Amino acid sequence: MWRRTSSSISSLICSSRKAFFKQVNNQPSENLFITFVLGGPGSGKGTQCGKIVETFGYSHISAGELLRREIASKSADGTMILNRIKEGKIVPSEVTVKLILREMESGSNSKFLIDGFPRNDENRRAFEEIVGVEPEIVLFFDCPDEEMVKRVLNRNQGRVDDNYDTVVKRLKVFKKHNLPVINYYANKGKLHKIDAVGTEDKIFERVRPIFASMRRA
Ligand SMILES: Nc1ncnc2c1ncn2[C@@H]1O[C@H](COP(=O)(O)OP(=O)(O)O)[C@@H](O)[C@H]1O
Ligand SMILES: O=c1ccn([C@@H]2O[C@H](COP(=O)(O)OP(=O)(O)O)[C@@H](O)[C@H]2O)c(=O)[nH]1
Ligand SMILES: [Mg+2]
Repeated sequence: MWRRTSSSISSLICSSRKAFFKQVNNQPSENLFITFVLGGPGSGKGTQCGKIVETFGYSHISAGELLRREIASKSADGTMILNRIKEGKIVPSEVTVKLILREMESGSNSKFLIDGFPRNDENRRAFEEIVGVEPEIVLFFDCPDEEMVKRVLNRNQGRVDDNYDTVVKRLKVFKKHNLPVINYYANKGKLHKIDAVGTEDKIFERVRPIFASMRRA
């Protein structure tokens, strides 16, 4: 899979990496400060990102939101993305990384919260190869399945994947593909596992010290 997609990723690198490596928003790429925000569907990633943005001045990039925007814009990849999302499957790395890169380059911030990405090991490797940096912090919102299902089914945002059948598939994909990425960062000493059960404010009190103690966070 990685071999097959690597040629399209290479062309992406050629077109954007040079410029990106030199500067992101007029900052050398070593000044980038990236946090990945991971957790199962409905674990509260988006909600906590909102609070981190308010308190610590990050730019929030939700990979799922970028993909949904791409569907809404009726782009060439839109139908493929929609079908993947309906099935709870992971969209190919070159599509998602391209959208994330574009979003990173569009603003003036160098501190990014990347929410819901990387979803699998191939996503992780593609990001590292193209952007050329690793995250400083990886958050993992740890939430029991029943609680995640309940939250997703009550979310009420009109999402095509917020139904029982799709959420069961998403939980399987999360365990099979995303947990290994989480373990990868745990082994690198970058993972902060957060108990995601409790009120939103209570959970943020668990998140806050992680950023408060970081020099550049
Ligand atoms: N701590 C919490 N307790 C109960 N419900 C929550 C909590 N945090 C978020 N929610 C709700 O659960 C749903 C999923 O949250 P969201 O932030 O979208 O999760 P994710 O981005 O991980 O899928 C939303 O409707 C949100 O309002
Ligand atoms: O990097 C990503 C992020 C999301 N998705 C797709 O988009 C869906 C919704 O993702 P999102 O992060 O918005 O869902 P959440 O976990 O917040 O409920 C996922 O199930 C995947 O199908 C993907 O393929 N790659
Ligand atoms: Mg979300």
